Amino acid sequence: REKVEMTKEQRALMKAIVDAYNRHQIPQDVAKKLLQEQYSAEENFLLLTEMATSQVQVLVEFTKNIPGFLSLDREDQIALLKGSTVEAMFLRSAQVFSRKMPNGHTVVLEERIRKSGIPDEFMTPMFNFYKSIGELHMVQEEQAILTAITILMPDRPYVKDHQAVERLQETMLNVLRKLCVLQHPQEQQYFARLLGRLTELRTLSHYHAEMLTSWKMNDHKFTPLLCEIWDVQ
Ligand SMILES: Cc1cccc(C)c1Nc1c(-c2c(F)cccc2F)nc2cccc(C)n12
Repeated sequence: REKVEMTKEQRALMKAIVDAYNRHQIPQDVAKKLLQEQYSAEENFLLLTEMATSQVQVLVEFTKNIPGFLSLDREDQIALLKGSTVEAMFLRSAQVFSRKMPNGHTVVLEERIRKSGIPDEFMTPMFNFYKSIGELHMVQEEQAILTAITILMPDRPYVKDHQAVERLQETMLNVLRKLCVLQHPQEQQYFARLLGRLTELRTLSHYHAEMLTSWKMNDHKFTPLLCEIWDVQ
């Protein structure tokens, strides 16, 4: 098989994305709070709302640092952010969940999330997704580029300049394809498996929309940022 090499540009692009991905980390104090004290379901939910809000802020900052994103049409930038936030959040929290925390912590965080009044029919698919991401053992470069690919999805609702987004996403896909061959030489289909996760993300985002509605019905409060990004009244 021919030797797979990254071009200078591809290495520079990858570095820019990984730096942005690592630069904007979720404040650990919120996650820590969730791990420490004993909380009621109500307080747990408030903490998760705080965590979700900071995750959205972190994602907006990361997105702005994706090379080429800010030169897209302004309204398309908004359409991409609104359309991809839930999926990018699932990816990031799956990675935080399976990598960042020592094992004991993950169990405690899982406990807290299960006890925050979130419907079971949402819990199961969410934790299955976390597990399936964990099993991939992605390197951080793969995580960062896969998140960028999720954000640069040309077929999000209300995107006008399809082509411009497609060109950016294609550049990322080419980098990810080479990266997978270099990082997982034994697994021929590793790249395909990664992209398969993006399909699972779409299903999760439908669950998430239903969950938002049911929380709204039970009069749960959200922050202004979450209301804006997900058009919650
Ligand atoms: C921070 C967190 C971690 C794990 C599970 C959950 C339910 C949350 N919290 C929320 C999520 C969310 C997310 F932040 C990441 C992944 C999947 C998600 F459902 N979305 C929302 C939207 C409104 C309010 C909250 C509390 N919320």
